Amino acid sequence: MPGMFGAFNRSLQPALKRARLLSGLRKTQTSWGHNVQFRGCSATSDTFHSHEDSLVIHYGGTQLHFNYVWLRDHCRSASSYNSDTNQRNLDTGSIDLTIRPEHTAVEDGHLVLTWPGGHVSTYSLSWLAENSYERKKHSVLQPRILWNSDIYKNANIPSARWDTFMSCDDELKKFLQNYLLYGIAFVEDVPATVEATEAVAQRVSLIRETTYGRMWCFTSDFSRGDSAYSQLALDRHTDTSYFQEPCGIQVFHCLKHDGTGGKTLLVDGFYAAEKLRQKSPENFELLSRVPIRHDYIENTDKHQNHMTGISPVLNVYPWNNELYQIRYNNYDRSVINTIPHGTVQRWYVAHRELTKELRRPENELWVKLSPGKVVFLDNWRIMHGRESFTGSRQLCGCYLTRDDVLSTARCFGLQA
Ligand SMILES: C[N+](C)(C)CCCC[C@H](N)C(=O)O
Ligand SMILES: O=C(O)CCC(=O)C(=O)O
Ligand SMILES: [Fe+2]
Repeated sequence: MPGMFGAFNRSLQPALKRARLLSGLRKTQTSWGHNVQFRGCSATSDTFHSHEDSLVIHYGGTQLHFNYVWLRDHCRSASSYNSDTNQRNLDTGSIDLTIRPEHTAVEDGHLVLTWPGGHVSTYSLSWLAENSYERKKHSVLQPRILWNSDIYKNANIPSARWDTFMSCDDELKKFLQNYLLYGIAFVEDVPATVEATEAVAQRVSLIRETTYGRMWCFTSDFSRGDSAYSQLALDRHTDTSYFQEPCGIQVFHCLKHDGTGGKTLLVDGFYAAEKLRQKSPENFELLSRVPIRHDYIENTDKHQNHMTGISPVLNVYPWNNELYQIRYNNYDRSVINTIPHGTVQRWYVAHRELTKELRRPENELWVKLSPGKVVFLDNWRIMHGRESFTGSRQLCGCYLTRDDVLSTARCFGLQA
């Protein structure tokens, strides 16, 4: 313990001055330096150290830092937190930003803090570790298996079957697990109707109504001002890139096709983007930093729309660099005027590198969607496209709200 306080004193001399300035009350070290006590068998003198505004806990071979305001804010006592509703009772705005515990102890695997005024907060060390920045920054929010066509085919992922999918929760859980890992999942033997497709979709989540409708069923009739409503081939893309929040999931069911072509192309955008990150981190970084714009402008007799979404092509969580969303739609990408002139050339180079990865033939998974086979795809990760076609082809489906799909998955205990 003396060693610990030695370190404590040395590192805190300047801090002490600051603390005195912040709070007129803290005149001497003893009046604000707090009591430290260890009880219970696992605690040793190097279990934790007190720093200026945080406590450093040594746990499972790592140092975990916990800011004092954070600790007060995350108190799980009944007056601070309602564990029935999982909501905070405490008014964070009323916490003294210079708060320090008056007493700190580690007892039987728990950190026990006594705050000025007598309030006691208890946290299990495992809870603290689980919720620490140090742990989180090394772990992904959503584990995924990135794929090219061989990887996906060799994985032999079974499709769910309509009957069991609709009635058995375990089947739904397996389906969601596959969906989370691969970003695509199939249900087969679905009756070739809009109603059955709607039922399959609703088994997973809420349907997200958009300007295209709730359930849509479309053919090549140019009923909307968009190339999807034609017989043209469509290169790989994400949909609704022009939304502030692009639709999370897309569901497709081909109800009928008398003609040739029309196969569906699926590409794992994250596989391509991670290849880019490995080969050329600066290009990956640029695409994840520079915002660009997508627009949907429709001006027909029946439909008037102007939707805009501004965001980088690649989106990563800032704390762990995990990729969580890709927006890639060369049809709907609009005028680039958000990039300073000195960066435009580099942006096109980076975009080209990503495009090369996305276009590698080995990354393309081609499937013929025939009546009965419903595909769910993660529109934040998986790109889709189609071959041109002849004849009459009817595709129905819908978008799902991402939050509700992920919520269903988490309620099954899946990590998402
Ligand atoms: C036909 N369906 C409703 C599925 C999609 C229409 C959206 C097409 C648009 N270009 C986009 O990529 O967002
Ligand atoms: O026709 C298809 O297979 C897909 C068209 C498309 O990209 C879409 O509807 O979003
Ligand atoms: Fe599309």
